[in-house]
Amino acid sequence: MTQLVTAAEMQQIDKYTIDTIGMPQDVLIERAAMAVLDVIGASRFDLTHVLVLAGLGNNGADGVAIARLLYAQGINVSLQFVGNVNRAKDSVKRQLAIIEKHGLIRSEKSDFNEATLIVDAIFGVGLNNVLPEGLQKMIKAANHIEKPVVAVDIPTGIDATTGEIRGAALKAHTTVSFGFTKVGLTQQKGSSLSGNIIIKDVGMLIPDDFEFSIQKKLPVA
Ligand SMILES: NC(=O)C1=CN([C@@H]2O[C@H](COP(=O)(O)OP(=O)(O)OC[C@H]3O[C@@H](n4cnc5c(N)ncnc54)[C@H](OP(=O)(O)O)[C@@H]3O)[C@@H](O)[C@H]2O)[C@H](O)CC1
Ligand SMILES: [K+]
Repeated sequence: MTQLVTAAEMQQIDKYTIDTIGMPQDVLIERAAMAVLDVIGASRFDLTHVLVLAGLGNNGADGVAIARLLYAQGINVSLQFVGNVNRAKDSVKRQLAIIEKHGLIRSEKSDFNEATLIVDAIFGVGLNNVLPEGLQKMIKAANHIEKPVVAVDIPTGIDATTGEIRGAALKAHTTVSFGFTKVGLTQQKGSSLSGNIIIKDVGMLIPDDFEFSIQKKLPVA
């Protein structure tokens, strides 16, 4: 059975694992990236040209690590940031410094049409507002050409708690979600846009006295 959590509960669990248990954030990012590689490797996606779209938070940091792991396997991967990289979180900048040493250069602008698979690492549980107009337009264009998308943790644009669409949302073929099933993936549009949901353990721990607000559990597929 898989436990359902809200965005706030997932963020509390993240914080507890890092601050109290002492699990380094970069280890969680690496394990999340490896989990996505596992799923991609076990699937039948055409990996001729993988386009990784990365945001400025930890979801984006996962995306940069995913791009690095794909690149290290000799896969033709493009990494494109959505937003001003100078405003990215430190976790993203650490990953960027590592990929530069690997020789993987960020793309300024990528053509969706060239990609055979899109990895969506723009926003995850931290989405807390409607998406910027420009990103909404980009997402609608990407949905229109129906390229296969693997969503990292949550499809960008889906509210992790309510499942509502925040302006626009990237339709995923597969969603690889970390630790627990975000309840937004099972509600409203969240469930129809997430595609095949795969929950992967990345080493999150919960406090003994942690009380989940949602008692209902989902049968594991
Ligand atoms: N749970 C796990 O096991 C792991 C989770 N990880 C990954 O981390 C993300 C959550 O990362 P976080 O940095 O909290 O948030 P996001 O990356 O989803 O969002 C980035 C920041 O963007 C800002 N934001 C939110 N909404 C908007 C918006 N509509 N427009 C513009 N900007 C927005 C927000 O920053 P603020 O300063 O505004 O709060 C977000 O922080 C999780 O989903 C996982 O992928 C770990 O990396 C691995 C383990
Ligand atoms: K995402």
